[in-house]
Amino acid sequence: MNNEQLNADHGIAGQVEFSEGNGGLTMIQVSTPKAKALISIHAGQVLSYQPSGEEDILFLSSKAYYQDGKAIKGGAPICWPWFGPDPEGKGRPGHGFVRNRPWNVLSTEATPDDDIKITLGLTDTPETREIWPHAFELTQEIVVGDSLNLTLITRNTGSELFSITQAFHTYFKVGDITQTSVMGLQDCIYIDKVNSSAEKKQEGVVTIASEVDRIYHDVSNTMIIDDKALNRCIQILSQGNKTAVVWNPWKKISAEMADLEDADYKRLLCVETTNAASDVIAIAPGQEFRLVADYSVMKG
Ligand SMILES: O=P(O)(O)OC[C@H]1O[C@H](O)[C@H](O)[C@@H](O)[C@@H]1O
Repeated sequence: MNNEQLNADHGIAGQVEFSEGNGGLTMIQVSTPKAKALISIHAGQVLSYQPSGEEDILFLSSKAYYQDGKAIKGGAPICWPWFGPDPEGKGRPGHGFVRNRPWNVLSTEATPDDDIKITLGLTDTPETREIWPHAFELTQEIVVGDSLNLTLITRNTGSELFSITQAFHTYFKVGDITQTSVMGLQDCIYIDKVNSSAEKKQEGVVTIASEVDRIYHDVSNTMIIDDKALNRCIQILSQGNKTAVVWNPWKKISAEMADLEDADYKRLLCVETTNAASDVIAIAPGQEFRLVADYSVMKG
């Protein structure tokens, strides 16, 4: 569908506009008195969320790819129906197949609270069934207001049970990674992917001084990114997850990744609301599962 048609069907004057963005991809610009946001229909991905008077909370790489078949580096990518490498080792893409294809615009609305709600979706096709042989409806509700509220709803529309892992693989913008910490994971056991997946216990807050790639178990529903350089805290509230991932590529991987600047490791931190590792979600025919992440700024 072209942008003119999308604006006719789903545009909201002064608040929701569809236009051509990087790589010719359709972007949704959302503007409310409380915040602005930019959402890519490709990958169904929020790329920017800027509360009024604040800097963006999301990191978006200046070297990100904007093309069919590729993931966009930054914002809030959706990993689904698996998180991490192909769980069956069949060579299918890491983090699943919905972060590199166009989604459908299902609806847009101004809510009674003066927020903007955008609903995007994907359903199975012959092509997705070649990759993953299940019938599904995947819906993402994006509410832009005083917080950025994301809900990912997986419905099993087939006749057999299926299992998923998934993530809001969100890239947060930080002022200086060496002055940033994550609170809320104290005492959690984590899988340390940069140390042969050894299981360790988190002592105190998480700080970053080298490559970090961890899956935390049995997390609470509140995490806080304390960013001293930007003098702000980002609060992450979640529902539906027992795990969370913290990732920073540090120097070497940042330099090796073609879609990151060498120094980007200083400016980004992924704190991901996940169903990962043993946090596998089984969904029976006709049933649905909701994963929710809510991001807001608290001034430091
Ligand atoms: O570069 P991407 O495919 O987006 O993945 C970036 C990172 O995502 C997650 O956080 C994983 O835990 C990491 O192992 C992975 O390297």
